[in-house]
Amino acid sequence: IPELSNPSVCMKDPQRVQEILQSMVKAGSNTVQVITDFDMTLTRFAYNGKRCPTSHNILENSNLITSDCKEKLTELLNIYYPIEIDTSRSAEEKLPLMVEWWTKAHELLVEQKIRKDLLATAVRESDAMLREGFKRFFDCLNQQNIPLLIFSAGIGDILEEVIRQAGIFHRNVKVISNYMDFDESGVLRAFKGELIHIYNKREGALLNTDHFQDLRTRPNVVLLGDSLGDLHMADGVQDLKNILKIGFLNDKVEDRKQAYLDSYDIVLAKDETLDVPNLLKYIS
Ligand SMILES: Nc1ccn([C@@H]2O[C@H](COP(=O)(O)O)[C@@H](O)[C@H]2O)c(=O)n1
Repeated sequence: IPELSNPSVCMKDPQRVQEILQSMVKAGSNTVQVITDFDMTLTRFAYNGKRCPTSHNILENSNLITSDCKEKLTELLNIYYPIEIDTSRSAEEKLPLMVEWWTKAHELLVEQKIRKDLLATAVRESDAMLREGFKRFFDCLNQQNIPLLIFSAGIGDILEEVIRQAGIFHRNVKVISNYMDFDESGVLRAFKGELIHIYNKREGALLNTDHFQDLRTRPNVVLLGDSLGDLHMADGVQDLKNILKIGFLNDKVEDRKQAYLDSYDIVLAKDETLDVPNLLKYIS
């Protein structure tokens, strides 16, 4: 698999990766499901040296938000993002702080009385960027009828719009995320259901047992993520046989490399493409 020789690829146990892939190829594409994170996994982390927006940022940077609110949201980002990627703090320590970030940001967004019918324009006018090779990735999975679950702590309405506008919201795609709740006149009044943040994807997975029950004949999983919390996205998979975990290491590479190598089978350091996930084409 030539993609595994890319300079961005790091593996603690290449032999194990080979074995997992061989086992999946042997079992065939009808035994495979893909579970992926969205922000900074399907979307780019940076372009021309500038950070690309997350689904939250797409909304936060849009003209649907007042400048005063933008300022407050940026303050939150400056406080909490360094905590999110801080290797000196444990997940247990970070968890309540992440809940605090998401909760405060969602409260601010709700105060903005955002209109549902303006979301598509906000996405169209944004700097949202999917990773290079995204079309091949989505189209290949669709052609092979491989289910693709996008499991995101971002904003579902926004990320759906990103993939709809990119022409890749195929029928094999399902999304679990934070969805906005609009009142009868189409104005944002709350966020629906249980909050999903980067450290409770296990709980989110276990709440969606029906999805994983429907896919119980697909015990081979390819998981794509960019945080250690994403490793729990497959916790609801039934009768799991093989899992190939591919992790994008976008930021603080040297500080976090060892932890990622210990957790993900393939680590992609500062790789803005989906070239390696596109190795799925070999599982036909
Ligand atoms: N107010 C917020 C809260 C979170 N983020 C970022 O979103 C990412 C979560 O989405 P996934 O698709 O990766 O699950 C997370 O990494 C946060 O940095 C944000 O931008 N604004």
